Amino acid sequence: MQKDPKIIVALDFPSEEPALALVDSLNPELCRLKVGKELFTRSGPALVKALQSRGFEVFLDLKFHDIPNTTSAAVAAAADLGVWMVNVHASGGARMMEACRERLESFGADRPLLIAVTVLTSMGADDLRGIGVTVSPAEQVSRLAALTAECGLDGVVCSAQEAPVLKQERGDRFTLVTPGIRPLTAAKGDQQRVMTPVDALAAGSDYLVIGRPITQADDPLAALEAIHREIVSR
Ligand SMILES: O=c1ccn([C@@H]2O[C@H](COP(=O)(O)O)[C@@H](O)[C@H]2O)c(=O)[nH]1
Repeated sequence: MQKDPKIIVALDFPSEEPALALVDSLNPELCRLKVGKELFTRSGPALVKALQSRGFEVFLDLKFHDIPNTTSAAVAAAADLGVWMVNVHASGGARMMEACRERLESFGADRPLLIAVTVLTSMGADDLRGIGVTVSPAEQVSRLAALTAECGLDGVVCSAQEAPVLKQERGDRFTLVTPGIRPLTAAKGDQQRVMTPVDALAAGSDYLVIGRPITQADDPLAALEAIHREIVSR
């Protein structure tokens, strides 16, 4: 198996059947899988287990955002599921993030990576102003990444556009997980802060979260392989 596949395919499906039909055409050597709110709410832990039994590592993308007691219990439940990565919202604050990190310590080396969402890649400056944040998305991402690092988490979800600055500010060991990845010909859809796969890796992204450009392609495996070829030959 490729040691550390860079592509994480976002399984945004309404039920287990189409998700597993797609997954059965994919190759765990080329990608990990992300289970988000829609699919987990429909199909739950059994679906995560089904993906793991097929050889895939799973990023449980439930973006927990709650009081410290509730959120830390939720990340522990994710760790019990054996997922590779789990996340919370950095805007839940330092006490919440610290509680999550501390709660995962008991899982030792088997604990999932714990990362924090900074500013959603669907948001631009206008959206931030709408929620009372008057700095640019890049500034807000840097601010929340600094807080995340202080709390001892493994990294953040951000857009690849912020990756060069974050690598400079936080160093190589701070993991950057970047959705909003769009091959040149792909539709942006609801994403605002986007970058191509090759440019994102060059900018410093550690993992590329890619949903619709693969899952909605006529031939998802061909789409995944094409992106994989592009990034390994860069
Ligand atoms: O800031 C964020 C955080 C999470 N996501 C998730 O990533 C995928 C992206 O899917 P695409 O189809 O490639 O747009 C999706 O599951 C989001 O929930 C994000 O886009 N931005």
